[in-house]
Amino acid sequence: MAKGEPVIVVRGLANSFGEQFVHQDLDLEVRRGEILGVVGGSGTGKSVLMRSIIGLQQPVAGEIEVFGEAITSMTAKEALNARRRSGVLFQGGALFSTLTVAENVEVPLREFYGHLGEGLLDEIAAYKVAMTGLPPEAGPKYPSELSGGMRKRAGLARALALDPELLFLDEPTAGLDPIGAANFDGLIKSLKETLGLTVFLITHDLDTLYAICDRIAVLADKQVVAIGTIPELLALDHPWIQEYFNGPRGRVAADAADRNARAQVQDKAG
Ligand SMILES: Nc1ncnc2c1ncn2[C@@H]1O[C@H](COP(=O)(O)OP(=O)(O)OP(=O)(O)O)[C@@H](O)[C@H]1O
Repeated sequence: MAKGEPVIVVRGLANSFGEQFVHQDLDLEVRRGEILGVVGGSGTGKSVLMRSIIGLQQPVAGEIEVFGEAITSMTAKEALNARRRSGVLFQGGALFSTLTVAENVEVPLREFYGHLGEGLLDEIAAYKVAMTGLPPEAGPKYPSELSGGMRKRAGLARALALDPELLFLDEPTAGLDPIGAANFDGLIKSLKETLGLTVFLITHDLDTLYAICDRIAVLADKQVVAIGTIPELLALDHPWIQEYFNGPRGRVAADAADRNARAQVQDKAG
């Protein structure tokens, strides 16, 4: 698959819980090699959308293709293969509290590559831990012994365990201080570039959108009401989009992004 081709295609998706429809006739395409930011007010169905795409939520209507295969009609073998090609960082990290960081990273490794033997599994886990910027001492620690930012990195190490092509992140910077959040953004961007990842990133963090997202999908009224770059979204007169990007926080984030871009140009020139 070439860069820019769709890796995820969602058509006519509907999800409901009893009488309550969260999505209706929702369409979305995620292109290979992009970081797609997914935004929307609380309860607009961002996490449910992610869960549908990774096969944890059974839609009531619509089609979802991942890597060109319809997920609803996949054989068990195809579903396993698709799962191997995707990594997920759930809100809060969702680490197993009774396992160390290294053991958490080894959970998916054991499932798919259990035959590799203890020594090699430990080495791969240590490599994944290092990849996310954690010190080696973090490997034998339990999640409760880590800071919130370190737990996110540990969750990311587990999401990267199987060398995925597609990474799902649900509010990765929530609860981090601004410096920790900016560092995490930088980590995601550099991993995306080094590993050639496609990233589906749910966030409320405007700084993240400006700093690392190639395009942004906006969820409202049970659908993706707009998708595009920030300038493309700003040109639309959708009230939520205008309020979100042009409200006080949106403006602060835009100014900060502007200052960063100017500083980078000066750094390069100097
Ligand atoms: N398992 C479930 N059972 C019943 N309702 C659910 C379930 N999961 C989600 N919902 C409902 O679906 C809607 C969308 O939830 P979702 O978690 O996807 O929102 P979100 O956009 O990710 O919100 P937030 O930004 O607050 O995390 C909400 O009204 C929620 O209550």
